[in-house]
Amino acid sequence: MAATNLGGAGADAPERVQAAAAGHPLRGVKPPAATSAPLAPGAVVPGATEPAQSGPEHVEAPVAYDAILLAGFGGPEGQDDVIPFLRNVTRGRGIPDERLEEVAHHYRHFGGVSPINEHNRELKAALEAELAGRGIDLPVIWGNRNWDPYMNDALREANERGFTKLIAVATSAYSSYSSCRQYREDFADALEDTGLGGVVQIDKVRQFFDHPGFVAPFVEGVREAIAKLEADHESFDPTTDVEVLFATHSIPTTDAAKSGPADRGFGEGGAYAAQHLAVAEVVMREAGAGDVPWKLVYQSRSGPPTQPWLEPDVNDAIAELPAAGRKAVVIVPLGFVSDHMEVMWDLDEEAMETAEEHGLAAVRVPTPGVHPAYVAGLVDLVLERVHGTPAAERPHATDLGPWYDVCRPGCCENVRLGFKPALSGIAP
Ligand SMILES: CC1=C(CCC(=O)O)c2cc3nc(cc4[nH]c(cc5[nH]c(cc1n2)c(C)c5CCC(=O)O)c(CCC(=O)O)c4C)C(CCC(=O)O)=C3C
Ligand SMILES: [Fe+2]
Repeated sequence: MAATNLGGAGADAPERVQAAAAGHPLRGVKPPAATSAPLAPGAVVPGATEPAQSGPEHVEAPVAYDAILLAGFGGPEGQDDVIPFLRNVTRGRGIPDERLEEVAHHYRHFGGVSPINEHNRELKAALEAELAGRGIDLPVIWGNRNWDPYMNDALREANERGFTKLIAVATSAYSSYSSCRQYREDFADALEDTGLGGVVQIDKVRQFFDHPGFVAPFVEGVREAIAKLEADHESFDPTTDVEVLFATHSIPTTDAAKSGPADRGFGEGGAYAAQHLAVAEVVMREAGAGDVPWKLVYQSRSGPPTQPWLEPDVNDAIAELPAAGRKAVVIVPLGFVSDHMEVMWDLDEEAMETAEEHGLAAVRVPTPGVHPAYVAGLVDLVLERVHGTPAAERPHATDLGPWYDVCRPGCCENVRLGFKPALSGIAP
């Protein structure tokens, strides 16, 4: 993959862009017309200051937010959308055309439609229902990184409705460039594109990999999957016959090593792998499956073969199971929040086929989707920011959390692209 850097700041050009808790127009007051010129790399969003720090655990001071910004990935909704969508996703990243064609084929197989936008419509409706049920007056505005409705449109909508303080919930639970920093960069880009820097503040809830609301659906899924295998195959002993594979998106090993705060050592896979391992262990324990063998595996790698990505691949891991005496596999899409294309194709088509080829019974566990615990958990994540809940009172299922409200310096660097302006973090 070419180390292209289209319009981004170089790795040696640290920037500081952070929407502030102070200095924004009050709710209901029409914000000034957008006037700011495009930001130069390294520029500071007008009106930005360092984030407030209310404690050693990096918990932010309370903010009376106007609205929730639901930040999605976006996906195509017809055959004509597929290539433009893929170009959006890979813009500036040097993904070769053959790879785009390969991925286009996955979408074409399903009529050019990814279910991800429909999932986010459902999630938005579920969040609205949960908020209404709790008597909380916080509108939800939805914007995607790569497809309509785009982030820019969401920010324009926020501005038109007089909202100046947004708390973002991205549909991505772990720390890494692709799952955290890239959303934060896209918020900064969208403020620049719309000229709303200094007018609209965007903060982001902490990475929620170990929030009980995100973990609970996987616990339920693993428990049910093992029960199903036991019911279908009476002779099965799950402690020897079944292996649970926790699957997440592979990322370049250089990105993985830089995931999480630069000053916290997480080993080779960085915070990204450490978070998945910690959550998987909790899921197994809470599912009452502490004695069942399990592994963390990766899927959906791209990039040139010469570039190392996290391994093992889910298909390679499945292929090795019969030699270890396993008769069945449970696949847990631990890295994903909904059953989108990466799940539908890479797991439900490819991994399931691999399992069948190797004579293994296989069950794929559902993603959180709109599970009530997950939806309630997302609302709780917003409320802990509204209230400035102390870290000690914040729910977290692993020893790694609760994660930071504002990303630490150097967090989730993409070494190929360098640091670009990003919100909700301390630069670079
Ligand atoms: C960590 C991670 C998540 C999980 C966090 C999160 O959920 O955000 C995620 C999610 C997703 N990834 C998705 C789709 C794609 N990802 C791509 C490319 C890449 N993903 C990467 C990482 C991740 N990706 C990386 C390191 C690349 C290489 C290129 C680069 O450096 O940017 C490509 C380009 C072609 C290719 O290279 O495969 C596509 C089409 C969809 C939408 C599915 C749908 O449409 O239903 C979703 C939810
Ligand atoms: Fe991806």
